[in-house]
Amino acid sequence: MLPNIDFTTTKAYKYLADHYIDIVAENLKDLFKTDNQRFTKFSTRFEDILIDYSKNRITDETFALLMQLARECMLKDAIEAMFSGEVINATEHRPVLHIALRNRSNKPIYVDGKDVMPDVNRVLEQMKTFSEEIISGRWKGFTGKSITDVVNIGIGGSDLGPVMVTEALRPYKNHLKMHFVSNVDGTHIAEALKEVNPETTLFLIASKTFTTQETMTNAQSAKDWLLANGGKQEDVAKHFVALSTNTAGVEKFGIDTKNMFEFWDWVGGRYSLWSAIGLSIVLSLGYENFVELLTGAHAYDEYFRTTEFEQNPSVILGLLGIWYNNFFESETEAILPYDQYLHRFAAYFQQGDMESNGKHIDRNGKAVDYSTGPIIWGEPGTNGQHAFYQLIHQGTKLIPCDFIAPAQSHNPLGDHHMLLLSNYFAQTEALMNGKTIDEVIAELKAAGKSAEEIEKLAPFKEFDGNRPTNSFLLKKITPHSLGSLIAMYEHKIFVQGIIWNIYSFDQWGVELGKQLAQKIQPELRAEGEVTTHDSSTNGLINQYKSWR
Ligand SMILES: O=P(O)(O)OC[C@H]1O[C@](O)(CO)[C@@H](O)[C@@H]1O
Repeated sequence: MLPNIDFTTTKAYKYLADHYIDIVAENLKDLFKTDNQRFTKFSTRFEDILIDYSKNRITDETFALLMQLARECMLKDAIEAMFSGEVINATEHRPVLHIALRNRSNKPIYVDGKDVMPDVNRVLEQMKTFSEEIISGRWKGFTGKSITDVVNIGIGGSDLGPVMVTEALRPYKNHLKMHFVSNVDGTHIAEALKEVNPETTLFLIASKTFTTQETMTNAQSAKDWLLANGGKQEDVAKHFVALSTNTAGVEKFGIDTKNMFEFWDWVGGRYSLWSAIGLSIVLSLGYENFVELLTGAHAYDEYFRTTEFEQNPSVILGLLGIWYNNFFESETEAILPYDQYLHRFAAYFQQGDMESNGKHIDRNGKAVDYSTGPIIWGEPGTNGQHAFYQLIHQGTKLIPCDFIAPAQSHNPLGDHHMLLLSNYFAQTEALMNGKTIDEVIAELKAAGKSAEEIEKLAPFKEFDGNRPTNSFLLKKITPHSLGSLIAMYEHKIFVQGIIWNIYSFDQWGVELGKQLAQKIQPELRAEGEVTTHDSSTNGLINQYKSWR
């Protein structure tokens, strides 16, 4: 059982609310001036990942109160409940065990009295054998040629994780060309099919439920394409495999279940890259690298489970997020990787975070009267700098930002990495320090501007600063360190869900739109005017029908 505590009724919350009034008047810059131990105190490490959270609007007192909040909300018990396989996804009656998928210790983890590890290891072995067949070229398509291209068809968690990881770890990839199709927009599959040859293409149909409309529609189109381009029904087995929990659904679609890679309902979609859904990762990077990814995540899981809150990155990051979300009333958080290979990292955690904690009903089934999950967004630096950083630096909103960078580049080309990292360091410094009006005036004077020009221009060039950031500095992005980093963020989301007293592992909010789309489909198929909706929806549908 998860604890069930309204965090706004805790002592720590009340102290934090009072303390906020003092802190809001404090300037980060001054906090650094008065404490030369600030970096040492407010930074932590996990293996080769340094997490510097000293540029946050906190003092020793804030930190202590946030830790007290976690204790009053019984976070430790909640962590144990997850790791020991309790049914913490109560609305779907499921345990939450993505940690079992990467449990390299192999210590038993029980669901309904049965150790899940033998099944986890069996599927990993199946993925290993299969990937070796494909990568080595021994697996042949319907004309006897080896596979050159892999198309993963999936959406949400069955797409975002595999895309993010295969992109992040491109330096480790082999000769196989990867394609990812998610959108039900026919353009997505049509464009992918233009790039591949039916004789040498393997389709992975990735769907936990094997009922998702987008995925099933794309999978059917891919199968039709194979059959229309020389393949026969009996060739489907050579070109289609399924990654799913739904054996009956896989059979019904026409994929032989010996070509099915199984996982289980205790794996949430947005936490599934560690499962059979990660087959595209295995095919792209090889099994050993996938195991390294799992190993990095597992090492972090153990650390998260056993480390005191004060040194625990996910606990600290989660609580800092709560500090901004619930006291400073920040609505968003930006994830800004200074690594081109991490260009889908923010998109991945958009689902990870917003599908997990975008809830307003608490664990008692009652509407909350406090703010929960933030809006997550971001793009790689330095592209973001030339797009939206203006608002982060000088806008009216407080946007806590995570800056992520590797010290070593996979492409040490001339000065590129040094230039990239100079920006990474400069941005958090600039966001913290800002630029005072006096500094602006001095600069303008030095540039020879007239007094009149200075008076006019100065306010626009002032930066308030005092804008909070976390810096993640990794030695290098490797399968191991990436695994740890992903796990760190996953557990941060978990910590926040516990404090907000919501269920982080269901996703009922995506259902309503799906249901209505199903209702609209026959109306779009039929001829004639639609009158069953509000005037806006009717108007839009009828315009569409007259234009199509
Ligand atoms: O893997 P499936 O079952 O096709 O689901 C895909 C995605 O759809 C959702 O259920 C809802 O968007 C996600 O949680 C999930 O990742």
